[in-house]
Amino acid sequence: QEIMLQPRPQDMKVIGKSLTLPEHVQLIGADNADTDAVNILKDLFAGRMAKKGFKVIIGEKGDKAVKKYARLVPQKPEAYYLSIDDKKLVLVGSDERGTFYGMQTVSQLLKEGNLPQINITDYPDVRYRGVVEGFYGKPWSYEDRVSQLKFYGTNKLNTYIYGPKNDPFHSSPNWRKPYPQEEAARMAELVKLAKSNKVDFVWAIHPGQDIRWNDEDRELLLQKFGQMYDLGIRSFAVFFDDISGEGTDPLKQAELLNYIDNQFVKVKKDVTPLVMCPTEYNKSWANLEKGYLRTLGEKLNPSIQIMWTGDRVVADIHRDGMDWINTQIKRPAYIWWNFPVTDYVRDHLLMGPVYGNDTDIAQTMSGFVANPMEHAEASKVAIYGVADYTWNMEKYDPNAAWQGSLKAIMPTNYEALRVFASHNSDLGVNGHKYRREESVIIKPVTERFLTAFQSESAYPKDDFTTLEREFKSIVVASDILLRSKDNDLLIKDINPWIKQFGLLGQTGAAVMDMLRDLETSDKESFKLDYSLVKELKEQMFELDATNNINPWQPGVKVGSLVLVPFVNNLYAQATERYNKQFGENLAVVYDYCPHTLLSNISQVKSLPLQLKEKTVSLSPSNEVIKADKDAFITIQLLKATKLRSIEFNAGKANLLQWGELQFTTDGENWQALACEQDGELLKATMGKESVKAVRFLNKSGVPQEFYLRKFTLGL
Ligand SMILES: C=CCNC1=N[C@@H]2[C@@H](O)[C@H](O)[C@@H](CO)O[C@@H]2S1
Repeated sequence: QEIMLQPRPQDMKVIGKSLTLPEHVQLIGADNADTDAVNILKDLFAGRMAKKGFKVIIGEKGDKAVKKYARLVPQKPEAYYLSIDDKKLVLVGSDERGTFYGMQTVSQLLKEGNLPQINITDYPDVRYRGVVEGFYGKPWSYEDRVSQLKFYGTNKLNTYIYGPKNDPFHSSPNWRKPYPQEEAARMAELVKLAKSNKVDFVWAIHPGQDIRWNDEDRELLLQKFGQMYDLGIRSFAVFFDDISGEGTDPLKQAELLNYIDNQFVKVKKDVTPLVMCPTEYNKSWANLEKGYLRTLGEKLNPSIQIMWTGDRVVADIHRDGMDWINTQIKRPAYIWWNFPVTDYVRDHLLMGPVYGNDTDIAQTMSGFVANPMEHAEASKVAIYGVADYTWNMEKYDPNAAWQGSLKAIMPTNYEALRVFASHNSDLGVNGHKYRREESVIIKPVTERFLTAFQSESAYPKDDFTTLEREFKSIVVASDILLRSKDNDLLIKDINPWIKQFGLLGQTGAAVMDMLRDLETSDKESFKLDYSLVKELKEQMFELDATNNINPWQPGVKVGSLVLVPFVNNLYAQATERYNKQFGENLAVVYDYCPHTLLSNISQVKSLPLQLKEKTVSLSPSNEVIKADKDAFITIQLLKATKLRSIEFNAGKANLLQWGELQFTTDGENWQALACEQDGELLKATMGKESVKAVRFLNKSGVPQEFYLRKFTLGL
């Protein structure tokens, strides 16, 4: 059968039938070849080493043992030539990584317990490939990172950038301080593990929010890099993203980076090229008149890599966008792809395929790293896809990679994970307007079924069966996953979502039963099934309200693009049908947020409103909000309501100097709200009027920058 390798090799030819593993293996060249590769080799052929036998010839170009094969290895970094026939296995790397990667391929080939006869010539399309732990929220644990680094070695990813926004020693103000002893020791262990998996551990610093452009801070930064170097770090990055104020000056940034490059990177000699993250890190924020990007492009030493998220903060990467940025910065951009990161949609999991990026742009970028979820194991689905995409871009197949990733992280309960992941891939309404496909197979069935049901025409019987089966398979998948031993870290981490998913399956199945009761005019059963659905929806609401609590997007959402709306609509319409058919009046429940967000700030206008038991909130944002003069953010209620509380937090203590909280009872006339401020939080003192809308207004007459930490109305 066809041999599937991850990532897909550039060129592979089967040259004979598979062989049984040779009894005796004779190693040739092992003492000069890459040590990590030889260690894997010795494990694979443990107990079969002998003076004479099936020859295994291994080495890097230039090693005597592989001299006669050297010309077969591509002249590219990390390339290898692998040939297996009935006499010998030959593995030649263009460098140590190449040999190591070739050995990863051998290890996959041997998984079936026999030895295929093949010729493989292979190399990566993109130079720097991997992950940037660059999200807001709970940083990954030590165990998470150990598992990640091994995963990168297996999947031929060579870069891990350490930059968790909430690590106080990475960002302001403690970027100037050394790590405490214990943390430093753990970091050093991770660096060692990265090295043995051929992964560059890039330590990033995020000084921009409070850096002073003076010698003292410059020396403190170099000192910190020196401390990290002493822990074994040999790759460094400087992030200037999501900051405001003095730190955003491109000339100062370039001077500092060139200084680090000349006084540290070039001096140490064994440090990889410096990476930086600009303040204008996507095209929608580029201010060409100010010339921020042009300044960096002109001033930064050519070897310094500049990161880029694409046309917007969260966006797929396309050829025209790459050509545009590369012209601005006078070098190939280093892509920071904001997927599967969920720090702006924390109630969702993104476990669908990696797709949407052009596949003819490998030569336009120097690197491509994915910014993952705080859920490390669940992020492996996307990371696996990125490994395949960046190694062999032209031949990348999103669905094949997606299925491969699920098998890799849960080999036994693959099918249950596939059901779960297929319905947990979209992120819901969000400020970046970035969406993903979800429930792709069943989506057309739900639409066709709902249309038929609404038009009172008989719905197709096999659609009914398809839907009923889907809901049952969801219940089964959830139960299997909860008990699975395949990947404890994963199941523990996404446990609330798996439980919620099971409830969704039960709810859907019960709604289908309601339809069957209508068909058979079984009033009593209908009322039972109706109550069951009501109860299950309350359980889902409660699980959502009591898990994954956080100040940004609290809760546990599953199947939010297709299945949840379908179940809710069908439930409501079946109840309406029942009431009409039997002259009853069971409550008809539609779930959606009846209130409206209005704003003239592009970064805000698409944010979702969060409706909870007693509050309606605007989903907070991580980045710096740029508000022109007369900018406003309004929460407009369905109908005028007496409010319990009004809270607003813009991350700025001087808020009332330029902004104002106002309310209206009629949607026309606005009046200022009396507020008290403790720290950065504004609290309005409540009057007795019924409020139709509340808005925050920039009335300073000049643009302002702030954070959107909280905007909540107590109902
Ligand atoms: C090229 C630099 C990108 N820097 C970024 N910093 C932020 C990241 O820390 C967030 O995780 C991400 C998603 O919310 O948005 C921007 S992307």
